[in-house]
Amino acid sequence: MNQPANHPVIATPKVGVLLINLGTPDAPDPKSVRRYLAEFLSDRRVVEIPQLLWQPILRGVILTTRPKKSAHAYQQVWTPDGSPLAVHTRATAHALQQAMGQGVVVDWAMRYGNPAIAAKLAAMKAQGCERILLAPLYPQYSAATTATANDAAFAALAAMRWQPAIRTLPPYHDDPAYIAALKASIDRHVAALDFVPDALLASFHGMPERTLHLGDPYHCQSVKTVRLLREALSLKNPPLPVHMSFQSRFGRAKWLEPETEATLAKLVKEGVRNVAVVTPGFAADCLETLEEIALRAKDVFLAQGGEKFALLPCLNASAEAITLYDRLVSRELSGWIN
Ligand SMILES: C=CC1=C(C)c2cc3[nH]c(cc4nc(cc5[nH]c(cc1n2)c(C)c5CCC(=O)O)C(CCC(=O)O)=C4C)c(C)c3C=C
Ligand SMILES: [Fe+2]
Ligand SMILES: [Fe+2]
Repeated sequence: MNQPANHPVIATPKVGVLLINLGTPDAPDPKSVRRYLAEFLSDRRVVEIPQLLWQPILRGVILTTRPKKSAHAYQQVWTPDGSPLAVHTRATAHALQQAMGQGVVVDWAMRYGNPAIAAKLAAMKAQGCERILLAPLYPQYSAATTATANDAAFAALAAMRWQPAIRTLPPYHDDPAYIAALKASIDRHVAALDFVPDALLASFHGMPERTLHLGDPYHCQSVKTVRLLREALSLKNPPLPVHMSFQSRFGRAKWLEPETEATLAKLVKEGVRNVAVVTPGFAADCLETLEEIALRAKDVFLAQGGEKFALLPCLNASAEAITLYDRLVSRELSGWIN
């Protein structure tokens, strides 16, 4: 740093970057899954039904039946190092730390379960981070994901006498660096398949349709991501048709459409035999991609008469992902780091 001779040398405050993902159970057993679901589904940002009505349904029905079923699903994707969502998010934080160097402290946390946001913010503060960038790893903004992650961080800050300065990462659904990372990752993984897909399906986590009418930008941002991705992939000759759908329906309300499994069945009817599915809204592979898509949606596609099915990996901790996050994070740290 260039300082005039008569100017006191002021040490640059340490800067922290906290990558935040959704959260996952500590273990793939019904008790751990119940604890996780109780926290997740009690979040008013996730289930927007008055708590007086919702809690009896949650405690009386959902938490007595779903944990066993979900634990079985988690067991099918669990790795020796833990839940895929945690494994990939941790690897992403480590790789980003390597890429950004020691001038920045990079760590990771989960909105539900462990490692908790409050504990990680306290640890960063204890390490001397006076400035922290909260980076919820959701390309498309939703109140149920981005906002609640930031809420949890601000709730933790509310208990601190001496707070660090805070910035938050905006959604990056239409950022050219995100679209370029998706395109590079898709090209790489499609080239490695043992078949040529007739179509690509971009499947996003669903949301109650009501949230769209209430002004949540998630649907529109997802649609824009697909449009930009389609344009980026259209340079291929012949271009790969890109379709879009929403998965992971929950509860009885109307959710965003078209639904993923129904879309796969429709694609078969329209003559698609070989399909590749991407999940651009998920930063990391998890239950929703590895079990719901790679196992269950695949079965639906094959049962309908489809022949070849592949789920392409999420960006995870790939080189494309780290280039992307380095770019996004460095931009938000402007003025905080040199
Ligand atoms: C009302 C219920 C739910 C809303 C709204 C919702 C939104 C939403 N979720 C993600 C990302 C993930 N969800 C995951 C799991 C998951 N989601 C719900 C319900 C809602 N999600 C449940 C009940 C579960 C748990 C699994 C199950 O029992 O089916 C995950 C994976 C977690 C893991 O451990 O691997 C992710 C990631 C987004 C992006 C989103 C809104 C945009
Ligand atoms: Fe979800
Ligand atoms: Fe699911």
